[in-house]
Amino acid sequence: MKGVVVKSTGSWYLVRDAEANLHRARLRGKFKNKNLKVSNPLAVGDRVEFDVETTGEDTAVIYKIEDRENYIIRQSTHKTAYSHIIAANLDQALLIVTLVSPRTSFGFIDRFLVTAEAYDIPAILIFNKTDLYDEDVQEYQRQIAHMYGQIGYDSLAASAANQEGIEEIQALLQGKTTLLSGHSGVGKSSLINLLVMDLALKTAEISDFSDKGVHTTTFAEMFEVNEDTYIIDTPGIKELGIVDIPAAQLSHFFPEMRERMNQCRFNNCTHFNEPGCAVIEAVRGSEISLTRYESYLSMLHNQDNRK
Ligand SMILES: Nc1nc2c(ncn2[C@@H]2O[C@H](COP(=O)(O)OP(=O)(O)OP(=O)(O)O)[C@@H](O)[C@H]2O)c(=O)[nH]1
Ligand SMILES: [Zn+2]
Repeated sequence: MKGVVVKSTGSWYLVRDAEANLHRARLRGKFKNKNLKVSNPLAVGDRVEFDVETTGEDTAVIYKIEDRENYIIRQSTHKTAYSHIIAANLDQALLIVTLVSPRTSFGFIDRFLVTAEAYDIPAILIFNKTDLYDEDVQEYQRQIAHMYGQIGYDSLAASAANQEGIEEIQALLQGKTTLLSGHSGVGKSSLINLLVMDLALKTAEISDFSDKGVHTTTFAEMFEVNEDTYIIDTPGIKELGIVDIPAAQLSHFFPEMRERMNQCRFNNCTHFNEPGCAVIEAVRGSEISLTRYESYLSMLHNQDNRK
């Protein structure tokens, strides 16, 4: 049978088959990822083939993992060279942000966008808690939305409290598998509860499978919004891990810098203090947003420090 991994605990997996039935599964034998140094062979979103078993605690055995279209990883917290695959086969990533209570920093937003660029996953911003925005903040939100829109990132305004913007988010999600991200307190759970109507039911159904005593640290979980439409929640993951990007390549992941790259005097320009830099010129001329450039410099120098 074919299915998709919807939950992974590290020792066992939940796989959804084509009829939306869930199977508790384990991996057959030893799976090795050929080119990846990862600590988990299988992640949420992975498409697998499995046999259903009638005996034992696990009801299915996965014997094949299909090639991934894409995946996101995060550096393992242990001091090993291994990374952890958070999720695979994503169509897009939504970052939920807020301008008040709490306020998401530009640095956080831009690191997320760079990560999405690095994994080649389209990213969209959701401004939540608009019910708390006064007129000034609303205007500010429109300016930020415009700024990100100009460099290719769409955004939506929403309020989980007032249930505004939910249909628009649903339309964005339709037919796709979407990773939802956001720092603590932005209202990610509140939005997911509005998007996944039978979440309580689904969660109960899933927890039936978990046996007590088993360490169930989940790194991500997939929920069905409707047929063909899924969201992947990443509880406990505040920030996606950026793969190491060499300083000279960082600007490739800023679309507005990428398009000016060939206009710099030096072809290895880091757009920091080089003469004849087209990016610095564009920042001076307000064609590139200063906050974006600040995020770039901050990431550039962090990269340097790690070396
Ligand atoms: N005013 C207002 N409050 C909201 C909105 N969405 C969420 N909240 C509140 O913000 C707080 C955090 O919401 P959660 O949904 O738990 O946020 P989260 O992003 O899942 O946060 P963690 O659980 O820490 O990861 C709660 O008190 C919510 O009631 C909104 O649109 N407007
Ligand atoms: Zn330059």
